[in-house]
Amino acid sequence: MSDADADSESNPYLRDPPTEFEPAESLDRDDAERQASLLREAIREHDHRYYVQANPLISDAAYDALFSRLVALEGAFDLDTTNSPTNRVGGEPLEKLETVGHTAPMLSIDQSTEAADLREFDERVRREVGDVAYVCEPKFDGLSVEVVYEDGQFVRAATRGDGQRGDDVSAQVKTIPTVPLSLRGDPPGRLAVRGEIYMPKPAFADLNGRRVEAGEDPFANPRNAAAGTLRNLDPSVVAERPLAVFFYDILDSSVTPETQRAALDRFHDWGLRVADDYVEFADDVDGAIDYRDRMLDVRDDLDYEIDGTVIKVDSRDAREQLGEKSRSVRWAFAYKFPARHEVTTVRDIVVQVGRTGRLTPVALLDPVDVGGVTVSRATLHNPDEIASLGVAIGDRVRVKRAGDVIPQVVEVVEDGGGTYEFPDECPVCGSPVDRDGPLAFCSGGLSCPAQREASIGHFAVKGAMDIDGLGGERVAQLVDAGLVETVSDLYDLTVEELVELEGWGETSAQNLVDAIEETKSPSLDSFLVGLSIPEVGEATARALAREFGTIAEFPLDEDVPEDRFDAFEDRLTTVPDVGETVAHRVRDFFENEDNRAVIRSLLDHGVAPEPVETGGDELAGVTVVVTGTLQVSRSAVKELVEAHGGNVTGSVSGNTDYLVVGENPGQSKRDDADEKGVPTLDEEEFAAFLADHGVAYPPE
Ligand SMILES: NC(=O)c1ccc[n+]([C@@H]2O[C@H](COP(=O)([O-])OP(=O)(O)OC[C@H]3O[C@@H](n4cnc5c(N)ncnc54)[C@H](O)[C@@H]3O)[C@@H](O)[C@H]2O)c1
Ligand SMILES: [Zn+2]
Repeated sequence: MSDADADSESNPYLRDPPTEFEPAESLDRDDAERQASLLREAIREHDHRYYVQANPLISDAAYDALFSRLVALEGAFDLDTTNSPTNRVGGEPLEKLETVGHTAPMLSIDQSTEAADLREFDERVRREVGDVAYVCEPKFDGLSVEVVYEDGQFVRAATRGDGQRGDDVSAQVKTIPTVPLSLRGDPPGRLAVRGEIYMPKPAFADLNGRRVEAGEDPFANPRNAAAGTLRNLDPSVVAERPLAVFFYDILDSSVTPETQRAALDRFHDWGLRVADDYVEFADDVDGAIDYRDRMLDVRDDLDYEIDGTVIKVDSRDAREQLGEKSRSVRWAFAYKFPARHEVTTVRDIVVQVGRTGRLTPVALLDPVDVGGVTVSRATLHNPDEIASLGVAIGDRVRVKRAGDVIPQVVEVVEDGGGTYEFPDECPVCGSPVDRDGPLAFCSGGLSCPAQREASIGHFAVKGAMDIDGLGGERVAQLVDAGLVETVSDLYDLTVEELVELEGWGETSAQNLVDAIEETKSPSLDSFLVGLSIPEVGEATARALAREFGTIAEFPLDEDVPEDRFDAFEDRLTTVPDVGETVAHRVRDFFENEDNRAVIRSLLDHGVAPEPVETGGDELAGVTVVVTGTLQVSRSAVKELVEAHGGNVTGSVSGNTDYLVVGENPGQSKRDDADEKGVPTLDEEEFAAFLADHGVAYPPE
């Protein structure tokens, strides 16, 4: 955030950029060059945030406006575009994953929300190649990937990256059920296809719900969620999050069908998923315009996000004649939907208290229709976001709704003259507010009724203790009645107490008491999830459980010496994917005696988390890196090695002992190993090495 913050004053296109501009022709050449240069700098920064960090600073519509402006300036003044973002595909490969070259460039598509621009595209096409027909497809709002098959077998998958080279995400993509590992029918010997990986809307809503519960930032939209998931280095995390794919183009093939329609038909035969119901054929541009208007109507009924339509020349010959530019193809046009933005007034700003005490400001709005849905509240995320938006009660703001996401305030359009001060006391319990970076927390812990209620509700959810029949309303009722103050009080609930409450009978009371009783042997990770430790969701809880093995390994005593916490925090930082911030938050949680008392009380009530098998330490001090495909998945190798005290890391460094080389290995890791003198093992040698240490491979 710091770069953009530092520059936002000097570069007007980073934050709150204008969406409208005076005509390019009214500038003189010097001004045009200056503006173009600022635009390029800003667009590079936005690209980086969007493609690499998956954390954009401005809305897509605002970005599109900047991009169009730059194209217009470069055209009107015939500027040198050699290094301009208008000349290249946006992303760049990430450093953490292996980089691979594409079989054919993965280019972008020119786009507009205006029918007139599509007509202009159509005129150019017909001028160059004569009359053509179009295939009209939904424009899936996901992440573009190349998937390569050889003799019908999955070989690899890569992200688009900079269009020439992307990240090798084979291990991740292989976990996606709709990506076939073997093709059906008679596929060509060599086939590289392009498709879009996305997260279905219901899965997205679910994932975000759990993230908010866990005190994590929700993903802004399904696209970011899919992107964030795919770049997760641990394929088992990817496998847990439901992703899906649609295929839509051949990038390279030993046999190429003559039309786009024929290609999609063949995809069918080969078992490659196509969005059949919504792919249409249009004889001319009017048909394509009509198609987009109809898709706009069905957009909200689909279970995936689309942000427009892609209109493609059907004939392969015509496509080849039309060719491509450096950034985009000349045979397709993205005719997009208008943005889902509306302007309304902020009536009030309220602060909600989450179960970890996190305070989330919410803007209450004059109700406004945004893309067919009435919006009356929008999240402001955290105090820093309020400050950077500069929003206050009475302001006119632009509100964005992206699919099923919680609506967001994107920018202040008109200042209402007011100011807003984030409260320094919790609005529910009055405890002082703690600040941690951009976030704010109520310091009241379990003395705060809002936190109490939320944390008890969370204890009961699936993924945590999974207590049947204990939903939000019942929790509120139990807390209100004074029956439970902390989660351990649940284990004292009696049928007699419950039947006294409104709406309860013998049976429902007995069922709840039984359901609670049944949760007394949770797995250690479910138990940890249930405790509402900040930053600890399911994946982190699993990692902690693996590292610590039993609950007794955590600092739980009434008096814990300071250096015990220091050692605890150090140990936390050795857990895979636990960084310093998370380690610190977890330490804070355990440092609070109220929290330790609750855990001790749970154990006293007979809750006995099941220890996790940690294996021996036969591989203590051994660090390996894997490249290519082994006969077992990479996550299984990682689990095996770590269970015996070793480490598996993602890149070759001075600390690496061996590079294990499977099939189709990446070049960059082997180069790194060469350079650093790290010995390599093939799979057989790796198995022998493990056997020497008394570890069986492959694991059962
Ligand atoms: N908010 C920001 O800061 C920011 C920054 C950079 C980019 N962006 C957004 O990203 C867009 C540019 O991204 P882009 O270069 O990926 O282009 P794009 O998303 O506008 O269009 C091309 C993409 O469409 C996808 N696609 C979906 N369905 C398709 C189909 N049926 N056929 C062919 N392609 C299909 C492909 O992934 C392809 O890469 C911008 O328009 C902007 O909205 C936003
Ligand atoms: Zn509070």
